[in-house]
Amino acid sequence: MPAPTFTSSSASLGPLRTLLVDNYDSYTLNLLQLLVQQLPAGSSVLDNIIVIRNDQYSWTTVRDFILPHIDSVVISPGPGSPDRKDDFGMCDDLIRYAHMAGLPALGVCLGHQGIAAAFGGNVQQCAVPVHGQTSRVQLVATEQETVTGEPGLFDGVPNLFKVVRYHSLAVSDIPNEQLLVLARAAGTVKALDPATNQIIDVESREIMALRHRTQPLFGVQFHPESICSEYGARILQNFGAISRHHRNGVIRAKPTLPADVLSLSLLAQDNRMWQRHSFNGDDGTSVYQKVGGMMRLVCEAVDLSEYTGDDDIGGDLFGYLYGNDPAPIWLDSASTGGGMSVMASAQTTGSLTVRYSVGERRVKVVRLTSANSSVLVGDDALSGDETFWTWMQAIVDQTRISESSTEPPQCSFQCGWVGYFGYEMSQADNASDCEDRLPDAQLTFVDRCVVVDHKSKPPRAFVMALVADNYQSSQSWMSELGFHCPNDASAWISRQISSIRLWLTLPRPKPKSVSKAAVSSAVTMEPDISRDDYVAAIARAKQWIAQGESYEICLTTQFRHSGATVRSAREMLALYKCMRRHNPAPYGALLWLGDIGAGVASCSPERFLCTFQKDTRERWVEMKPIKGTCRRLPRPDARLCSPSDLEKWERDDEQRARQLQQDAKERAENLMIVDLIRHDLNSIAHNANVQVPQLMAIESYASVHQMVTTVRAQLRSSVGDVAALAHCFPPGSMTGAPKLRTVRLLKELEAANGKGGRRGVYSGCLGFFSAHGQADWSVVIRTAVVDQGGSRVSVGAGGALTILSDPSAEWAEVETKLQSVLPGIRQYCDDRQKGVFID
Ligand SMILES: C=C(O[C@@H]1C=C(C(=O)O)C=C[C@H]1O)C(=O)O
Ligand SMILES: NC(=O)CC[C@H](N)C(=O)O
Repeated sequence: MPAPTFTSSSASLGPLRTLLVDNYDSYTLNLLQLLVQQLPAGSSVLDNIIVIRNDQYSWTTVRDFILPHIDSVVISPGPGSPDRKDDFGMCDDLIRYAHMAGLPALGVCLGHQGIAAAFGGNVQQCAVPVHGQTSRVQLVATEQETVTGEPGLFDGVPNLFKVVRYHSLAVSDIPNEQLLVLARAAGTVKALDPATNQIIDVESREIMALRHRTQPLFGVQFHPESICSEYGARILQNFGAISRHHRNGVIRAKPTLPADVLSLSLLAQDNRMWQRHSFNGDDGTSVYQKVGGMMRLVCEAVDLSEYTGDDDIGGDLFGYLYGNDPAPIWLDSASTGGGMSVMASAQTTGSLTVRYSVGERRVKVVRLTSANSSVLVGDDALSGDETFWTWMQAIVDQTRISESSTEPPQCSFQCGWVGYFGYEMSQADNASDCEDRLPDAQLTFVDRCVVVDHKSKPPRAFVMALVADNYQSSQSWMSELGFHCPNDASAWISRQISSIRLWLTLPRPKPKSVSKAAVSSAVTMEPDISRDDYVAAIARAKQWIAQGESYEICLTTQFRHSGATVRSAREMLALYKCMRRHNPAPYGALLWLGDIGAGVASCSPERFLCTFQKDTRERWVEMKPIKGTCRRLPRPDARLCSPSDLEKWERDDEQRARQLQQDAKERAENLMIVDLIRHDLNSIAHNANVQVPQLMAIESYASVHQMVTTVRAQLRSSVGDVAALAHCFPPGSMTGAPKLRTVRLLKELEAANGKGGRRGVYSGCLGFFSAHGQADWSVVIRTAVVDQGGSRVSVGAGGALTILSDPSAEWAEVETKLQSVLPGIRQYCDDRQKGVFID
């Protein structure tokens, strides 16, 4: 085995060249973020750090082609066990090589366990698996005692510092002649007492860090890269100092990583793949010129201050303008969320809808022609490594606004693509039998719309349209998009403004108060996975967690009702109106596509991802994962109860919210997803600039309190809106962590009942790519999906499982989530039976 020669050299060797090995998706890029923080100012990630998967290249390629250029190795956490090649890939060879060559290596969690195993240490299931909990670390030896002159891994780190742990396995004993324990856990962690189903505190003394006695090989069982670990950056910095200390004696061919080695990095490969299919230049600048003219936005604002109705200005205006539209689109974020309502139709002359089903590798483009028919205008085959995501990015890039004829409106939607990506879009094939008729992804080009800006005072509406004069595109069907004559666009805007002005003057009847108790329908929804089977699946999931296969698993099922027929856009709107009345939510949405008799009515509280321009140069992305749910007590009717009853309700309700925020299990669930999302965002972040401005805040909705974290990142200039979404898809809050392994396990768990286990639109995302280059997408939860030609309504619900989960409490949580939409569906069924829809 070739090993580098050791001689002394005082030459300046430049920044450390680091190899980061990814054991599949387990927070790896958060380690990258810590490594990047140590690079000298001005040096780029892509030039100094290479990230490869543990099985991406053969061991001989890694050894002979990559390692001769590397100063320092970091081996990531991961699912599974270090003694299985499927889990650890070439990492065992790598550790042995590092030992022989004196190459500094740091193993984190699975990597740490692998170092112990390589020297004959014992790795086994620990008594108490710990996931997403903080624990104290006691430093038990100083490295200086063993290797003179070498900086210490814990230099500057105080004893009993706090770290986050995600593990079920632990190093139980080590060969003392080779390895040395540096740290152990101290204090207690939470565990579920199986006898009582109560969460109890138990002592934890597992080995938390070790090193090789003579070579610079280190392992940490905890996760220095977690957002809630203390001194993570310091530990990585110390490891950097150790690596530099050892590098001083080694002569390398060149101080920088050669281009052909850098090109092997996962990040470089991903960049190239997107660039190959994009319409952007290598430096991220637009090269739209090559396809001719772009879209031009025409927009006019209408003052709505004269509105005299109740405070549902969005609902009122939508009903008036689009209540009879055959293909309505309504993004209803009036309350919170984006603070705007987008109102449009999928059936205009400049609108087309693209549809994609996984496995087909063809994109169908249709024009809706009547209330229940459409014609195919494009059928595009994906080629090579092209995916629907890269295809869509290229289309979005070609339908951008290049100029506005008028002052651009202050709102995040300015026409563009609206639709959803279903959960199965993350999978290469979709083997499960597709019994619904909904495509896996569907996006409609909105060429004209009305946007109500609820945040402005007084409220305003923007009426806008896209003009595509002098427009050339790569696909013939694209020439149908938008208005082709500016006068037609202006005429449409004028007509729409006249309608709105007329609507403002209409006499408004007093809003009918609809008591929630009025719902009498006995509509029940049957779950695909019964309560008993769900509880059995939880037991199976917990076994996997105990074996180290996953840290958190978001198990879900679908509830179905086949009587709630929805046959038209009008009925779909009625269903959505019932749902929003009972459960108004920040990301309300309505889509109806009559040609396939399918629609989506969403009351989602969760933002998946939005992008925005911070200033002229910086684009940012924000995600707001929800983890942690508790039912609210029903609010007493103020007219029927005493003020003291109301005060008591307020106190109790607040108390529940506080309990949620302090609950160790819920916090752990939230933290695991936050760390996962930071990892996702690190794949698209500019210089690993990922931030968590708000951790575990409580947001309260009609029926539930939720715990929400905000994660933001500055986007690399070459990353488009579709690419950003694709890199973070499916939403981590709907999978659990680590994402890839857990998605695989979920497929097995959710398909176990023979019903295919397809999640469909549920668990995916719904939102828009605006033509001016912003995006906003919600997670599809608390949503009714109408399929099978309008004859079935499905609602998915689920929740995150951890080792601390109590099965009956988990099922209760599923029912709580279902309850946020069921009353609305019942109301709809009632109303439909009576033949009256209340507006
Ligand atoms: C799975 C659902 O919700 C997800 C799971 C949550 C949780 O485990 O607390 C909260 C919000 C969602 O991310 C659902 O609503 O069906
Ligand atoms: N986070 C990790 O790397 C986990 C390692 C191993 N799968 C365990 O559960 O112990």
